[in-house]
Amino acid sequence: MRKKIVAGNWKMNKTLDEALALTSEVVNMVNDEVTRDVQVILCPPALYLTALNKYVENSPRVALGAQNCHQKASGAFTGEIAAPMLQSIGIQYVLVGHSERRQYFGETNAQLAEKVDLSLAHGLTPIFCCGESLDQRQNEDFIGFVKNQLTESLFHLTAEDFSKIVIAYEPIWAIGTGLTASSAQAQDMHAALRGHIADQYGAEVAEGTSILYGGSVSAASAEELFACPDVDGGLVGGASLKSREFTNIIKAR
Ligand SMILES: O=C[C@H](O)COP(=O)(O)O
Repeated sequence: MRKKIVAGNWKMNKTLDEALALTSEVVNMVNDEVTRDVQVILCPPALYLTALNKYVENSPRVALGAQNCHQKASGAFTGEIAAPMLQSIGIQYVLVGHSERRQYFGETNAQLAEKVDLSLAHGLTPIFCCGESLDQRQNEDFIGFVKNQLTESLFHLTAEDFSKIVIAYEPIWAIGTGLTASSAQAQDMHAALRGHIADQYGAEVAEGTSILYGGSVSAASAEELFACPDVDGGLVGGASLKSREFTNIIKAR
C-alpha cells in the first residue's frame, strides 16, 4: 500500500517567529485531529529547518523537507545548500525540480537527475516535481512532455532507488492561480505517469509509488482530488501557510 502524503511548500514566505508558530500549530492540530495514516511534510525556507526540527521530532507523522538542494555535494557554489548538509541536520525530504526552480533558475532535467542521485546518496527522499505549462497543455502532447520529465531525470535509477522517490504532478497553469485541475484532469495525468513508471520498472514499483497533486489545492478542492484512485496526496503551496486550512486539507486525505 503506497504512502499517503500531504506536503506544504511554504516557498519564500514567513519570518522565523511566524514559522515557529505555524509549525507548532500544525503539529498540534495533526496530533489532535488527524486520525488517518498520512505523512505530513513541511518544507519551510531552509534557514528555519534547524529551529523547526525541535517542533517535529516527537511527532513522527510530521517531517521536514527542504525546497531544493544543489547537484554537487560541496564546493564553491555561493548561496547554495547541499544534500549532505540537509542530512547532517536530520532532514528527510527534499523537493527537486519545482516548476519555479525550472522557470526562474533554469534547472534542466539533466541537472535534476544529478540532484536526485545526490539526494538519494545522502538518505533524503526526493519529491520530484513535474508538470506542463498552459501553452503546452493547449498545443503539445502534454502528457508525453511530463512523462519525458520523468524519463530524463529519474529513469536512470535502479528499481530499488526509484522506489524511494515521491512524484508531485503540478500543472504550472494551476500553481498559485486559484485554477485547480479538475479531478478528471489530475486522475488522467496520474494514471498516465503510473503507467509510464510501470513500463519502465514494472507494476509492483508503479503501484508502490506515491504521486501527489499540486496546484491551488484548498480545503474545498482537496476531498475530490484526493478521492481519485491515482492521487496519493498533495503538494500544497499557498494554503499550507494557514494552519487551519492546511490541517483541513490533511484531514481530507
Ligand atoms: O509547491 C506547491 C505548488 O507550487 C502549489 O502551489 P499553490 O498551492 O500555491 O498553487
